[in-house]
Amino acid sequence: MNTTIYALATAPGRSGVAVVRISGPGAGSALAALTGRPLPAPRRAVLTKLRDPKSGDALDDALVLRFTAPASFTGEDVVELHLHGGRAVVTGVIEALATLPGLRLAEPGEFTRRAFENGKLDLTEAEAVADLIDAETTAQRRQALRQMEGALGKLYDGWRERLTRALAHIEADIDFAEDDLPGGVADAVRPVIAGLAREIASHLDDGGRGERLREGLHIAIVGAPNAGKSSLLNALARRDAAIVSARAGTTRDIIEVHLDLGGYPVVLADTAGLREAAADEVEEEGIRRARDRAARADVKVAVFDAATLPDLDPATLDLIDRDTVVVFNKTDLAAATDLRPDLSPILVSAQTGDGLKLLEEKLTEFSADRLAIGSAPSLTRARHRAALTECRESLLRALEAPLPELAAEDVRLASRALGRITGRVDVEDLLDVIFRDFCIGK
Ligand SMILES: Nc1nc2c(ncn2[C@@H]2O[C@H](COP(=O)(O)OP(=O)(O)OP(=O)(O)O)[C@@H](O)[C@H]2O)c(=O)[nH]1
Ligand SMILES: [K+]
Ligand SMILES: [Mg+2]
Repeated sequence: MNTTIYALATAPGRSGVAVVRISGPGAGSALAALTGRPLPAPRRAVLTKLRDPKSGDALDDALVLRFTAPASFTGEDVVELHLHGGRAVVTGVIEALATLPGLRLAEPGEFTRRAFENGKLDLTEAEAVADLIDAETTAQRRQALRQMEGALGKLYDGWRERLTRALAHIEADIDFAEDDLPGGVADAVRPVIAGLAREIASHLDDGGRGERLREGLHIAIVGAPNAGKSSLLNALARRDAAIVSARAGTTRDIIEVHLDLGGYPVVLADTAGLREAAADEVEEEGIRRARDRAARADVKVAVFDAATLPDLDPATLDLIDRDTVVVFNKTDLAAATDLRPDLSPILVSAQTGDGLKLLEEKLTEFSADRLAIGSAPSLTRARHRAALTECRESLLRALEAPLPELAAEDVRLASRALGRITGRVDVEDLLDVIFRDFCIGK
């Protein structure tokens, strides 16, 4: 039998209300020990005094709520203690729980893990719980909610069902065929497998938008020294995140700020100015990192100093591609209108704020284009991508298999790969990795 676990479910620190969650067979008796009274009816909030069971010391006047197995988040008996969120109150209750036999502090993600183990959630839904807690923007919240409601799990389970049927077909062929077995997969099953392989391919070929939406779109600001990259970063972040100075070669390390652009999460990075003659090995390393970041970014903002027009820094020009927004900065110093229309530059002044709104709109447009999710549930994790890739490869092998027995084995492998995503098959080794990323109390 499972132990009974408890943890503070809300953020640590002072707060109006703090919730301590208890889950397991001993949840009810733990509540009784704290209140010294009979248990309240399930799903009815009751205001009651909590006392230290040993000393009788009053701990709090709390709103308590209990759920009985299996009708709870974890599928076990659950008690929630809604406490006044003072540190001494929370510590007192946690310490009192620690003295009760059979209870222990929960590990990170353990409540959600139990929900998974009790069949309340599949793995994609459990992962979505973590994503929802981490969601910082509207688009991230939408994606996490959709996944938590089971959209992704249903899609994968549906595919798995189709494979199970295909497999039954192939196995029937093997069992009932005369001695002269037909080579490979029977014609009736072939289109099913080929069709699914195609669907998986197009699901995989989404430009990684679901994964990016979880992580944030990476935008790198690049340009020559003193073009005003750090000034631009600060203006977009609305705070002094990066050092600005008139000295060329100020920025060396990558400075990152997180932005919410129209509901889309963005990681905006300031980088060292690009130039041949670095002042020292530190700047040289900075430039190497800048180039590396530019190469890995989803979108680049190439900044040019409007005062040096029509000459444009060649190293920066070199980096421009279809994922680049070109910016002419310092337009307060020099008008840059009508120059280089081929680059469709956005004219800004990081100093006066001119044109920044336009730049924000442009970047939001780029983000929406790369992150917006359609009505179909999107792939959100590298773990899912790896399993789907494996599934598809197995299906393609099945189509080529010279014998139905071999095809059956490949379809079985494909089905297992799908099952691992939702947690229907051999995931024991994966669980620690997945739930480790949760915080305690979730
Ligand atoms: N007039 C004017 N000056 C600006 C503008 N943007 C930046 N500057 C100035 O240009 C200088 C360089 O700005 P930074 O933001 O440090 O430039 P950077 O591109 O980050 O420079 P490095 O980190 O050295 O590559 C500073 O003196 C800024 O105050 C602008 O829009 N107008
Ligand atoms: K500078
Ligand atoms: Mg800088």
